[in-house]
Amino acid sequence: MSNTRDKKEESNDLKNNSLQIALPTVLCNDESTPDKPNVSKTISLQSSESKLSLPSNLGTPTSPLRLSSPLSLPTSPIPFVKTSLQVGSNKSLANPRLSSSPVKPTQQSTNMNSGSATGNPRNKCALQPGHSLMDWIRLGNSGKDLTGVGGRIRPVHPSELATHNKKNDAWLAIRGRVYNITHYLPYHPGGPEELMRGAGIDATDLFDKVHPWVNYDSLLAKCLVGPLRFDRPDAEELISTFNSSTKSERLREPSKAHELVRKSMENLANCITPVRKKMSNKNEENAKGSPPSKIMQSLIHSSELPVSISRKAGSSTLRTDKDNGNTPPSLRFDWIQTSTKLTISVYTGYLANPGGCARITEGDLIIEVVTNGWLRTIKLVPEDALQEPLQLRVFAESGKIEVIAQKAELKIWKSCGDTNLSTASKMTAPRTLECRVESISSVTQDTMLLALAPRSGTVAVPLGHHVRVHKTLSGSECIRSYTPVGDNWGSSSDVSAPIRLAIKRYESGALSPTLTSLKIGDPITVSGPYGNFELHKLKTVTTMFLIAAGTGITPMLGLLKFMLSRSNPRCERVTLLFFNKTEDDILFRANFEEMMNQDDRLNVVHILSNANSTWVGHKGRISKELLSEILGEATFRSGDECSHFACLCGPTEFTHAGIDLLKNLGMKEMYIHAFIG
Ligand code: HEM
Repeated sequence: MSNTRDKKEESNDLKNNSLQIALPTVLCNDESTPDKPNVSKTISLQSSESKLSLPSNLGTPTSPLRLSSPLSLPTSPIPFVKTSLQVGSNKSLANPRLSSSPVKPTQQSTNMNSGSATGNPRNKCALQPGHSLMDWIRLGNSGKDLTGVGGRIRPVHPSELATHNKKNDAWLAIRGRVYNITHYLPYHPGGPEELMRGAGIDATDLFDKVHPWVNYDSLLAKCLVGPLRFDRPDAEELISTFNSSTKSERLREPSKAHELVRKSMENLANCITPVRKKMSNKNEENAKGSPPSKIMQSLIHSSELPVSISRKAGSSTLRTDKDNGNTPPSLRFDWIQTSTKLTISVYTGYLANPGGCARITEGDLIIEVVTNGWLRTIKLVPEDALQEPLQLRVFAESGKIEVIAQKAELKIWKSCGDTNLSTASKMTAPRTLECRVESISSVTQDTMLLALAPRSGTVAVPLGHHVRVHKTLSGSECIRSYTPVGDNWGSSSDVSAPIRLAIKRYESGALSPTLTSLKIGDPITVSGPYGNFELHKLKTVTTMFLIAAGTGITPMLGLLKFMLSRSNPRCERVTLLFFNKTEDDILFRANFEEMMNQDDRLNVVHILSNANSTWVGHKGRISKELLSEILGEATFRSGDECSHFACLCGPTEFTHAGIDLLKNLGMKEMYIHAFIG
């Protein structure tokens, strides 16, 4: 593929200079092996209303679900929960608050006699009239603020969580997310008293012991306050809130703090990997199953609430330490459904930085996943018809890809259908995708945001990678590289198109005048992904320096969001140094300001080379003085280099100068990534 970069365009001092590297063309014969079907086991849970039959192992999609009764409810069968659910005899529930959770002794003893899950975990409570599940859904859709904090998502310290432990002000945390449960209390089928046992604490284990299958995240979606912030100082603080021992005493018992941090990390990890539930296979006499309770039936028929199906559907070979990238990394997938949607989750591994695309071809759902140059295809022949639009979401930290497809008919399927996971092969050439312009908006006076949607299906580019735009002009193909900016950058955050490119118009450029003159609906060809950015290099990074010039900002946007949202390790600081000529050239300035207001870990510093007299910020070009003043010379000499990382993108001379300066300041080359073109 020839790159006909316009020289004049090249010479402009501020542009996107991402390195363009075609992926190597190595073929691999590795055969991925979906898991063998497992034998289905069933347990029965007694409730005051009905028996609910839960097959504990559902086989794979290639061996469709065998339900003992058409009405029995398939649920999450994957072994996970540390203690299995044993009706009426779970000794671990004898202590209503788990030992790892901080408790007030007085509360503890009161709760032990509450006639709760302690004695009979299936002890359901009569709800007051007007407090059915449907009423709760209605309340959620009423527009009422159920978060109690204005609906703005924000991190919550465990110490703050602990203060919300009263009936008129109750929060709880499950898998790293904090919910305001105050309004849900009268709607809780297990009764408000039971639910209050989780108030003010990380209630993950408690919740999982009673009813791991309950879709709390859907039920409490409108009550989300924010992520649970759990770092070591907080753990100390929390312990001192609940533990009367002095600090020196606690220091003699380091295991408590460690245990608390470890538990929280575990819960956070569960948040980004599928929740696997182990069901006991006791009570096998109920193997024939019985209809689900009314509550569960309404959950099934409510189109927005997922039915609890999360199961291992297939997996491929595991990578060993010796692999050096020459064998494909592991991949597995599972699925979950509501009556209107089917979601396939593909797990590529922590920081695997996947990209991919999904489409429906001749009724089959085709998902292509790319990790580190390896391509795998999952083909799903669905049990019933699926239709577009498809949604594809990538969770960069966990390496999970979620493909959401619409069901043609509103119903619950017994299985997702037959799936086939292809052999992994090295990508021999980037993919070409026919797109059309879905929306156009302006970012600055000369930069447009072009949202491109594939003609069919949907696509996701790995973080820090870019695409090329191809256009035939006067009989010859013209190609330019752009890094997609991702969601919520620029003013038109309502755009659903997956590829969003910030394109700066250079009047004398070969392609940019054409691209910035495109109209909605115009066709455009895109290829990719390209790039050599390795996300796993950020494994231990907690401090990030992003140094960009002009449109060189585009690869930084995704990294910035990734750093601020990652949970393990939690990011401490992101400093973005953004070089431009004039104030008018600053891209996404309003977005940066808004983000800085919301998150004090982010510092964006603008430096102008051609500032007007009213500019009070930094002026000049990249220099040692400027970098050491803003980044702090001592930063790189602290001895924990592997927690620091720098990325640079801009004109070639700018980037090279930046690398030299960072090295001069003591930063090691291995902790610097340059997007060089
Ligand atoms: C963490 C503290 C919690 C405790 C101790 C607790 C306890 C209980 C108990 C004892 C039951 C009755 C047993 C049964 O028949 O299922 C129950 C049912 C239920 N709870 Fe909770 N619960 C807690 C949190 C939650 C949360 C956060 C939600 C979701 C928002 C929730 C939703 C439900 C639902 C939907 C049922 C009915 C389940 C079914 O029909 O099988 N609970 N809970």
